[in-house]
Amino acid sequence: MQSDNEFKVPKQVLIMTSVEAEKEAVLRGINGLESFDVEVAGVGPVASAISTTIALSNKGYDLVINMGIAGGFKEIAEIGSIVVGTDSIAADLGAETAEGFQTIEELGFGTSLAIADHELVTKLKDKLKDTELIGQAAPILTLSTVTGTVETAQQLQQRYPKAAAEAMEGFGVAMAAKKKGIPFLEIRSISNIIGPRDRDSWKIKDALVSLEKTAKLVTEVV
Ligand SMILES: O=C(O)c1cccc(C(=O)CC[C@H]2O[C@@H](n3cnc4c(=O)[nH]cnc43)[C@H](O)[C@@H]2O)c1
Repeated sequence: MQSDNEFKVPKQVLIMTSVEAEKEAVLRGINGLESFDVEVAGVGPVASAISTTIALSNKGYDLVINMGIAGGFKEIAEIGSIVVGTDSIAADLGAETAEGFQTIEELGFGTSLAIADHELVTKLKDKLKDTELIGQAAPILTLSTVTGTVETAQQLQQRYPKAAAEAMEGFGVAMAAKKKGIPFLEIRSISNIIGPRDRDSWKIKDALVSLEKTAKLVTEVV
């Protein structure tokens, strides 16, 4: 007798990365699984939203994932660790005022919050516990500008105390997925600590190794 699993149709999954090196790491992790497509979206929320929208108009998918490297908040997300996004937040979508930053919600023009598929977040977080990888589930900020000072990092932490990481694409990918009614997930591997810009200190290779290992785990949980 055959079990239910043998008849299970695999989910079609679209993974968007921002650059080619991230795509290559993810491809190594998924190891040729045909139900996964991996595409380069480009850097930033606009490029990622456009690229994801085009990819979703060309083929049907059950799940969209944004994967790549990211900055981690000091003492919250260490280099080489993994952050599974509970939410992707457009942290610079709003208005600067004399009283401080006003979110797009406070301005009454929309939302800066994209909620991830929480069942998958939990499954992946639990799966990470069985590995040598350090992982956590937390909100991930999406910014068009990489934070480059202690002051900006502290301001972001004050506004989003639960956030663990910042990157540049998650919210854009999420908005494209939402428009199509497809579940979304953002997964980030930490390459640098958010703060004063020192590009030479970014541990990109380490982060890409963690990203590859996490991509393999993704194939086991979706
Ligand atoms: O130079 C390389 O070999 C290389 C390999 C992989 C990725 C890169 C990138 O520069 C990716 C840019 C991408 O990374 C995200 N990111 C990483 N750290 C931060 C940060 O501190 N703040 C915001 N974003 C960050 C971001 O999503 C970029 O799109 C290079």
